[in-house]
Amino acid sequence: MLTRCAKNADSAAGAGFGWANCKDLAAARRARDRAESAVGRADQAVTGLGDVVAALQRQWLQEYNANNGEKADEIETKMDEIEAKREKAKKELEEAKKKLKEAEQKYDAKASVQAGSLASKVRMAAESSDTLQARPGQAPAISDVDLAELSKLDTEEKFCAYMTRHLQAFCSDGYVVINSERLAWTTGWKPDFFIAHKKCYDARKPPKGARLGRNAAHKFGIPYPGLLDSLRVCEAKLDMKHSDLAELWQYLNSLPDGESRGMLFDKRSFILLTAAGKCQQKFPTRLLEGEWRTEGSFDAVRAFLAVQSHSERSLHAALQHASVQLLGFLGSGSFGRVFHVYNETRGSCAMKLVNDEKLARAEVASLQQAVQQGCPVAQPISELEAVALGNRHCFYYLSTPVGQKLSQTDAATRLEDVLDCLHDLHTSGIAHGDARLPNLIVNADSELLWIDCLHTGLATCVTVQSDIETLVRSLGASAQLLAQINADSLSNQTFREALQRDLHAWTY
Ligand SMILES: Nc1ncnc2c1ncn2[C@@H]1O[C@H](COP(=O)(O)OP(=O)(O)OP(=O)(O)O)[C@@H](O)[C@H]1O
Repeated sequence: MLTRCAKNADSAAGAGFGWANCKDLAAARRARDRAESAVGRADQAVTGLGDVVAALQRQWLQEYNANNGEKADEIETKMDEIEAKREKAKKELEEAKKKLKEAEQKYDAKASVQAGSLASKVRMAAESSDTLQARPGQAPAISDVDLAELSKLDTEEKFCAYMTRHLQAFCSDGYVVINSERLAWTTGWKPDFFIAHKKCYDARKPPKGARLGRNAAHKFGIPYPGLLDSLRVCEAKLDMKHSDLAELWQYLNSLPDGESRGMLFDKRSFILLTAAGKCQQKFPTRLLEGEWRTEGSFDAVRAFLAVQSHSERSLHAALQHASVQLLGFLGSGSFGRVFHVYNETRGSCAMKLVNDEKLARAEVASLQQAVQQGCPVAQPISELEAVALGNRHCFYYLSTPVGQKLSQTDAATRLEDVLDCLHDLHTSGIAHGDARLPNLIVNADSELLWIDCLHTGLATCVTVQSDIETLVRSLGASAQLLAQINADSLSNQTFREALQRDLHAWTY
C-alpha cells in the first residue's frame, strides 16, 4: 500500500495516476491510424473503378444497340482493362484490411497492458479499498429475477438499456440517469451514463436506433461544461475486466478540481470509486467492490450516488434559502454559475451563485446603480445573500429577466440595437468593462440587456473605446475595422455602416 505522502508526490508529478507517456503505445496508435487511412484509400479506389466500369457498361450497351460493333469492342477492351485494375484494387483492399486488423490488435494489446497497470496503481493507491459485506435482511441492489434476465443479455447496448431503470432507482429525488454513450461530451469522452440533477443537463434526442428499454423513459444528453463537477459517471461493461477500472479512473481524473465519483459495473458486480484533488492530478480515495445480489447493496450504491459535491451543496442551500425552485442552468463564467429559478412571489428569475463575496457585492452595486440610471441591464431583485455551508459561505443574488442568448448572426441582423444598447450605457456615464456578446441577453419584449456587470466603471475615452472594441471583436468584425475604432465610433453613422458591411461580408 502506498503511503499518502508517496501518493501525493506521485500524483503531483502528474504521472502516477494517468496514462504513462508510452512511446510504444503512441507508435502503435500511429501505425493503426496509417493502416486505417490505407483502407480508406483502397476502398475509394475500388469504388471509383467500379463507377468507371458501370459507366463503360452503359456506353457499351448504347453502342451495341446502335449497331456500332467496332466502338462496342473498343469499349469492351477498355472495360476488361479497368475490371482487371479493379480486381487488383480489391486484393489490395483485402490486404489493407488484414493489416488494419493486425495493427488494431497490436494497439489494443498495448493499450490493455497500460490500462491494466494503471488499474493496478489505482487499486493499490486507494486510501481505503473494501469489499461490500452483506447485511442480512436488507435489499440487494438487483433481485435474483432481474439478475437472471440480465444474464441473458448479449450486447452492451441491451445491457445498458436494461440497467437504466435500476440505475434510476439508485438516484436521489430530483436526479436522473442520462445515457451519453453515443453522444460525445464537450470534453470528447463518451461514458455510458452520468447522473445529474434533472434540470441541469443538456438534453438531446435519442440517437438513431438507440435502444430505449422497456419503458422508453430513457434520457439522452451530455453534461453542461460548467457543471462537470456536479455529476457522477457510470460505465457499463458486459463482462468487466481488471483493466476497465482505468477507463473509469480516466474520467474521474479529468473532472474539475474536488471530489468526483463514479461507478463501473457489469452483469454481476460493481465498483464504486471516489477520487479527490486537482483535475488531472487526482488520487483515488475510496474503492468499494460489491455484487448486485449482496444484501444491503441497494442502500450502499444509493448512498454512494447521493453524496453531493460542494457545488451541488451550495446550489441546494441557496435554493432553499431563497425559497425558489430550480428550472434550469443558464450558464457559467470565471466568477459564478447562473441558474434559472422560480417562485410564486418573484416569478421567473436568474440566480447567480458565487464564492467571492467582494466581487459579488461589487457586481450587485454596479447593477443597482445602472438600473437607477435607466440603463439597459438585468435588474437585481435581491440583495447579495450569504448562505452558510459548513464553515464556509456561498453567496447568491437574484436578477430579472431570464433572457435568451444572442447569436452572432442575430446580433449582426439587429446590429443597430446592439450598438445602441452599449451606447445607452456610455451616455449614462457607465462603461461595461466586458462588453462581449455572451454578456447581452434578449428579454421577452425583444429588448437587449447587459449582464455580467462585474467590471463596470466610469465611462471615459479609454473605457468607452475598449468597450466598443470588445463588442465589435465579439461580433466577428475584421482587424481592419477594429483598427478604425475610437471612443466616438458609436455616434458615427459612417462607422456603423462600415461595420454592417464588414459583418455582412463575414456572415454571408
Ligand atoms: N439573466 C440571465 N438570463 C439568461 N442567461 C443568463 C442570465 N444571467 C447570466 N446568464 C448566462 O450565464 C452565463 C454566465 O453569467 P455571467 O456572465 O454573469 O457569469 P460570470 O462568471 O460573471 O462570467 P464571466 O467569466 O464572463 O465574468 C452568461 O454567459 C449567460 O449565458
